[in-house]
Amino acid sequence: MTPLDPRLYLVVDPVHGPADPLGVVRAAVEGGVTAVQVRAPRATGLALYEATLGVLMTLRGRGVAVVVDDRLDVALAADADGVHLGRHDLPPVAAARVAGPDLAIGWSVTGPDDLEGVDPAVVGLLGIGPVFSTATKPDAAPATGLGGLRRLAGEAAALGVPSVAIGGIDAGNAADVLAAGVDGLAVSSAIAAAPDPGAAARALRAVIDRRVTG
Ligand SMILES: Cc1ncc(COP(=O)(O)OP(=O)(O)O)c(N)n1
Ligand SMILES: Cc1ncsc1CCOP(=O)(O)O
Ligand SMILES: [Mg+2]
Repeated sequence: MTPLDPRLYLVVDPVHGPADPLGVVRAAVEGGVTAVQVRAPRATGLALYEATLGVLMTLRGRGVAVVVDDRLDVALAADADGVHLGRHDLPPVAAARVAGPDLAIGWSVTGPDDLEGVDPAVVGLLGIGPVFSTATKPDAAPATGLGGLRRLAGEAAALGVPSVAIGGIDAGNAADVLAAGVDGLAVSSAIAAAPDPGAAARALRAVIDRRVTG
């Protein structure tokens, strides 16, 4: 299993997203993306499985973890590195019972209720958001804004679980989002729908690295 480095986490829909999804994934990783989530909410299980295999093959040997959104069965069948779960999916404890300790488990946080009962021994990453409104997830909860993100990131840190912010993040707001106290940025359209996904990833990564190096 490749460990999940949360600094710049690309969320991509290889089934109904960009015309050349594997090209986007390759360019984004060359630009500095550190983890990739395969999220295809309208896809069949078969399409999601095949898309995940494609992303895993594309990234083999590059040290970039591949996570499947929602579907534990697909993550396990494809031998992915992780699964990302939300309140409509299997609860993390149930998923861990099936998956064992090696699969990274992510959990969505839209407000303080979603942090109740989070077990740091089970959940390895919290996805907090949406921070801003986004067309990528029409059924998303109301945006947290930067103030809400700051409070939730503080609670995540107190639990000892790393967190990423998600929803409407781009290179223009990335510094403010990071300043709220998250460990990384989860980004979809600002990379996957950019005319040059590699350049978009590089611009985001520059903001992230500037924070790390001061
Ligand atoms: C990193 C990350 N954070 C949050 C989400 C949202 O997950 P969820 O609430 O289950 O919604 P869907 O993505 O399944 O529509 C995510 N996918 N990734
Ligand atoms: C999957 C998800 N969960 C909360 S917001 C969101 C969509 C993020 O996409 P974008 O980066 O295009 O706003
Ligand atoms: Mg989900």
